[in-house]
Amino acid sequence: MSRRDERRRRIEASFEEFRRAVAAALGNASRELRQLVDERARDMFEVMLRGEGVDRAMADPVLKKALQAERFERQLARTMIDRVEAFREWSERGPSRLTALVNAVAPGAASWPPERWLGRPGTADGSDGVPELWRIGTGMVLSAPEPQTFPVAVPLLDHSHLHVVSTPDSRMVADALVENLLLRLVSYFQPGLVNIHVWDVNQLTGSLPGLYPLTRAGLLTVHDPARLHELLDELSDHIRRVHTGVLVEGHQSVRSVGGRRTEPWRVAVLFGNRQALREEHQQQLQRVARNGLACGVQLIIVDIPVSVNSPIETVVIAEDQSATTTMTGKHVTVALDPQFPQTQVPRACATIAEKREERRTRLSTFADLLPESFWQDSSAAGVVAPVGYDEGEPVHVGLGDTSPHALIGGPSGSGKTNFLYAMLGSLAARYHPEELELYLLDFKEGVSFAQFAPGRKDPTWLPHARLVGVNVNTDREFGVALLRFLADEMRRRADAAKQHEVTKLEQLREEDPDGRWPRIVAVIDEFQYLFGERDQVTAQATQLLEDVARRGRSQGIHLVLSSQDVSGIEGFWGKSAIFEQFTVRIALPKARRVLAEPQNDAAVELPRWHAVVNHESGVRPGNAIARIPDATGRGTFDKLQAELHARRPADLAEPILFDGSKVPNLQALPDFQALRPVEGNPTVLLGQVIDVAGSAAKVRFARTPGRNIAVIGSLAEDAAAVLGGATLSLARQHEVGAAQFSLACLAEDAWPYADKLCKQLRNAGHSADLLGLDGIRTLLDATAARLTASITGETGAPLPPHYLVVYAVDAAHTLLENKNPTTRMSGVDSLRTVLKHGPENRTHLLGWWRGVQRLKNSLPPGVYDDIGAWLAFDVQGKELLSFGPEQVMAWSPRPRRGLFFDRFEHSRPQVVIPFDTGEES
Ligand SMILES: Nc1ncnc2c1ncn2[C@@H]1O[C@H](COP(=O)(O)OP(=O)(O)OP(=O)(O)O)[C@@H](O)[C@H]1O
Repeated sequence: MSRRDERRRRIEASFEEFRRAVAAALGNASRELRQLVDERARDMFEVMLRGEGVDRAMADPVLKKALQAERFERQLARTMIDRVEAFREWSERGPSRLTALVNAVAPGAASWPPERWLGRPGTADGSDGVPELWRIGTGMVLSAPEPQTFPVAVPLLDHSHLHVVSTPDSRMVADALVENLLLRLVSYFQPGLVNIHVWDVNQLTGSLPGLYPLTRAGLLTVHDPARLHELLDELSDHIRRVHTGVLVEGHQSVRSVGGRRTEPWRVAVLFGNRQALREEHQQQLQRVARNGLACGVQLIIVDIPVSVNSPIETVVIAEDQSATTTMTGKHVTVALDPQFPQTQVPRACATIAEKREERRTRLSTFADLLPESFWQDSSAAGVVAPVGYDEGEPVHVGLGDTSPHALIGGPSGSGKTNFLYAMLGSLAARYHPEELELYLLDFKEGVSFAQFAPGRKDPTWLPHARLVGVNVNTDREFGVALLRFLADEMRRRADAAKQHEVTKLEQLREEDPDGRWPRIVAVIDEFQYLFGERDQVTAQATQLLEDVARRGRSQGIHLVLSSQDVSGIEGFWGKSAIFEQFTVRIALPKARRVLAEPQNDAAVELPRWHAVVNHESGVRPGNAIARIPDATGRGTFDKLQAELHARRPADLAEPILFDGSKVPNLQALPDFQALRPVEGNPTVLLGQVIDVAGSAAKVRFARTPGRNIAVIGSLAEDAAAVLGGATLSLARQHEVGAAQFSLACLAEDAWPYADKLCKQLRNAGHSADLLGLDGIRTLLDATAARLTASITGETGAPLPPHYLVVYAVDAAHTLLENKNPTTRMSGVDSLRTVLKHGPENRTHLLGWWRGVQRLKNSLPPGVYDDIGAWLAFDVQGKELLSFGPEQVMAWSPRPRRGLFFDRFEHSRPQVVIPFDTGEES
């Protein structure tokens, strides 16, 4: 073999080797590649399954072959298991939970199938709440391993607007959806509480034909396609009115105004054609959407592109009529409920319309103002009650933190008293006496508030009444007493609130749930009397009224003032600080100046038995006109009072009755009954002061100089009532025989009184003498001598209590002026000695003088200190200046009333009513 051949062979062999090596390498690579491709295909398949959703993938024709391929089996199985796992929680509980939820928040017509309610008008008035959801169809999660159904419902009234988007093919379904929803709404509530407005860009009539019978009763209004702005204006006006009207109460929306709904919802349905609205309409619509929900305005917008900045639920209906909603999300396919049976819909609407008409035309009575069950409402945030009706719908009056006080006006006979009865009855039926207390003061001549207190003919009384004042027109002080009581109560509440670190009654009640913090409504009928004169009473009343009007609101103290007299209100106008607080204005027919005149003259045209109820200080947009039912006739308020009286808590005390025409009976007076024999200083009761508690005017007979009592006036009857009351009250504080009563009557006309008193004392076992003119000198001289002996220490033992009760002291003056020839002392000297030194020695004189000058004659010239307490009747104030502070100047005498001043106790004098000292009747 040549070397060449040899070389060539070796080369060829090397190449062969190389080829083998390359072939081997290539073979490996392609095997790996195949494996890689396989793996990648399986991964890709799994990604597709999981990405698209196993349910969709299985329905996808492109994937059909792959799904059957053996090599993808594992991926398919794994994905299926994972899906079941992922849906387990939902499958087991989701649909049933949703069903339960809808059942709970969407009762009755809100979600039940139509056969259970369609055709029967609703009765709900909002007091039991408003359904949170309203059913539209059935939902299903198609991607779930075992699809189950559940109800789908959308939020509406007060919660959310609704936007429906359809295609030309599915518009019919959208119409059916809207009709069904509207039927649910109008059938759920009592007719009149939901008013529907329809606007359709395309047609004047035609949309929602089944609902047309509602138009008869004004429950459905169809708007002109060319006049969308009118509808939007109407809604905007309404929103404004509700804002200033209902919402001033401090509530965030009409829905939160406690209890039943007073404002109907307005549901505006706008049908479009998928084109945008004109810019100005769009903007107006956005405003209505933004502010409407809180004011009861609900929008249902169909096929109008909108973007609104407020809660809105969207339902999109696809070509195939399946729907999705924003509430349930894109994975839930909604089969909308079929349209309700078209034969029944118009009939159901006709029934609702009839019912509504029936309500509207029914002549509502006092009984209709009352709730189904009494005393259910809480007064924490305020009190509100219907007082009358506007077209069958109740009109309410509310008193709360933001509408604190009410002013009622109307000429005589216009029905103010009747209005007050309607209002008080309606309130008293709703609030428990623990929630509401009434203080009722009537300055009218006559006794229109006497009904509230127990009387002889009718022993029942209004459980809420804590104080009833009648016949007070001459006792204006009683108005001041009431205002002072309210001011004190206001301060007590403010202090309690401060302790709990809160400012308002509502918060105080939260902080102190066991405390008793009722709202107080104080009614003053014909309040102008209170400001009738330019005197001390008016000044005090003004100051107190201002105080209570300004600060009472947050402490739950509300004033209701009524007046027939323009001048009363005129006087008030000047005091804007007071007047501004009276934001609630009630004007009866022909009332002047109660409303914000001249712009608001609604009271001029008002028919009989109607009232303008205005919570906005009387400005025109706040007017609500109400027909007021008869509340004073037989079987109205009296019947309610009897029922409430029967339910009153067992421990509730009767109201205090202040009747200016009645003479208070001494024996019946709690202050008198409470008197017992005492060791120390006795208390003298002189009469009843004009205060809320009906307490007695008292003088304490301490053993200090000046503790004598003078009664000044010309009438024996007045004087005798005071001396009688005083003496009998003293007698009650001494054990029998422990005190001496020396009565002297020096004027004939007083004799029967003195005689009667003497007998009363003796009957009670006391030792009492009655002398005439002939015995007075001896009595005074002897008493003076005894006192002198005691002062000079001639007699050791202290003197026993001795009371000299002298009628017409001045009648003895001439007689007393005679001097004793031996001692050169006169009877007047003895009298002065008794007055001067008696009290320290438990000897007190209670005397009646028939004039101021006559009293002065009995005293040392210019020194009147020995009369420390006095009660004057028919004496002009200026005459009394030497005996009291300058306020006595304001006193002008009036029958059966005395002015009382105790130098030791008082800074200003008090008006006192003398007692009837006879047996308790
Ligand atoms: N809404 C009403 N329905 C039927 N009768 C009414 C109504 N309101 C008042 N009346 C009757 O009209 C009369 C006068 O009413 P009321 O006493 O309430 O008026 P007033 O304004 O208080 O008058 P005054 O100030 O003179 O007492 C009463 O006999 C009353 O029964």
